[in-house]
Order: sequence, then C-alpha cells, then structure tokens
Amino acid sequence: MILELDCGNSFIKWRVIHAADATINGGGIVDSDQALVAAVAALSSLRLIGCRMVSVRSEEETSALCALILASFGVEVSVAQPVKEMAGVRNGYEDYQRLGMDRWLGALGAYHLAGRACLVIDFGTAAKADYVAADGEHLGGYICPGMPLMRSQLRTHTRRIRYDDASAERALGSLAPGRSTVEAVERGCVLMLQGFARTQVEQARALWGEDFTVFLTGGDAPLVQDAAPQARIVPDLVFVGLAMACPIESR
Ligand SMILES: Nc1ncnc2c1ncn2[C@@H]1O[C@H](COP(=O)(O)OP(=O)(O)O)[C@@H](O)[C@H]1O
Ligand SMILES: CC(C)(COP(=O)(O)O)[C@@H](O)C(=O)NCCC(=O)O
Ligand SMILES: [K+]
Repeated sequence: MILELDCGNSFIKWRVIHAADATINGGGIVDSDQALVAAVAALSSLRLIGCRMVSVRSEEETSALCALILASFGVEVSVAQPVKEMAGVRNGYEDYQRLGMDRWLGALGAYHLAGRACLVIDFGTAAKADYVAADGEHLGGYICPGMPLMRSQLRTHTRRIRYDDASAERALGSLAPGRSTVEAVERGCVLMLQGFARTQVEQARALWGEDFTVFLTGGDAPLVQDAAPQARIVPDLVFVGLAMACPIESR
C-alpha cells in the first residue's frame, strides 16, 4: 500500500492505495499532522511500502511531516519536486520552481486524463486556474483568494461581520440575495468564485474554441459546479499528477 498526501494551506488530504492496482483503501481530510497519523494508523491491515507527498507548505513544516511519517510508519516520503517538463507538459513559469506544486501536479494530471487542451480550476484556500495547451505547453494561470480567505478577510477587517460556521453552512442552501449578514457574505463569496470560473472558461474558449476540457478540483469545487456545467469534477486530480511525479515500485 502507498500513502498519498496533498498538504494544502488549510488541510491535508490523504489516501491509501494498493500498490498493484491503485484501488483505494481509505482516505480523508485532516487539519493537523497528528490527526493524519491517527487517521492512517486507524486503517485496518495497513501495510505501507511507501509514501508520496505534495506540499505547498514551508520546507520546515514539510520535513517535519516527513520525519513524523517515517517515525510512525517506517516509510521514507517521496516529495514531489519542481521540474521544467514532465509527461509531455512544459512548465510555463519564467522560474519553474515558483509554480505551486499543487498547480503543477493538477496540470499534469489533467493533461494526462484529457490528452488535449485543458483548463484546471482548483478551489482551495486560494482559487487557482491553470491553462495547458493541446501540445502540452503550460501557459500559466491565475491565483486569487478562495472561499476561506475571502470569508476570513471580511471577518477580520470589518467590525460588524461576525457569524459561526453552522450558520455559514445553512446560508448556502440558496444563492438568493442575502437577508442576513451571514447569507450576504457567504452567497456573495460563492458568486465571486462562480464569476472567476465563468471568466476562465470564457478565456479558454477564446484561446481554444470548443476543443478543451475543464477540470474542477479542490475542497470548494462543488460550490462552483453550476457555473461550469461542462467541467469534470475530479477531487483527486492532484493525486493523479502526484502518482506520475513520484512513482513507487511495488514489490
Ligand atoms: N470534508 C471537508 N473537510 C474540510 N473542508 C472541506 C470539506 N469539504 C469541503 N471543504 C472546504 O474546502 C476548502 C479547502 O479546500 P482544500 O482544497 O482542502 O484547500 P487547501 O488545499 O488549500 O488546504 C475549505 O473552504 C473547506 O471548507
Ligand atoms: C497558490 C497556492 C498558495 C495555493 O495553495 P492552496 O490553495 O492549494 O493551499 C500554492 O499553489 C502556492 O503556494 N503557489 C506558489 C505561488 C505560485 O504558484 O505562483
Ligand atoms: K491544494
């Protein structure tokens, strides 16, 4: 079995797959290193032969987690590293090392799955869009605040926007004009994300006509689904790219 980890700025997404056929044994989303170890250790008949990781966290946090995985499960962690080119995709950044590894792996995974031009939109802590042309050229992309950041900026920089998580969740039952602060903020931010998605799709259309595939991923992708009905929702897109970047021999 292989442990796969996607360490974002807010959460760690994890799953355990069988090395031979990549079928999924377990997985989840946790908010700390300790919670990760507890969740993975709770899997019955766990037999890890390796671990691969993508992280957009600091070097220190990333190596601390690698050390914890080694100490807890006895496996070395293979951490995905920036490259200029892989699997037919060429990194489009002026400095390829600066492109977020989650974005790069999402682009790799998308191009692998689609085999043609693709637009990847990832709604995590930040919202990201990346463009890969039909010939594999990564054209670059966009980054803006995602749902968690928009929400917390409004809460932190205003005096009268205050509400709890439970009412936030209830407010998203509809996108009608809000009749309370929580509805106004939560629905307003979702509309911002939807506007972002629509604009990206428009731009892809201007570039490529109808010959492209749209991928939606990240924890908040479901909030945006209606704005991009043609999109493929692929929650594990980064893991697709991660398996390509960090192959682990099964034995
Ligand atoms: N099961 C879930 N657990 C935690 N957060 C979730 C879940 N489903 C959706 N989310 C939302 O997903 C967002 C985080 O997305 P994610 O892709 O994990 O971000 P990051 O990679 O930046 O850590 C948050 O706004 C969070 O509320
Ligand atoms: C843009 C990001 C902060 C997104 O992080 P996430 O929302 O996945 O937690 C991450 O991809 C990153 O740190 N990128 C480096 C900067 C860049 O891609 O230009
Ligand atoms: K991410």
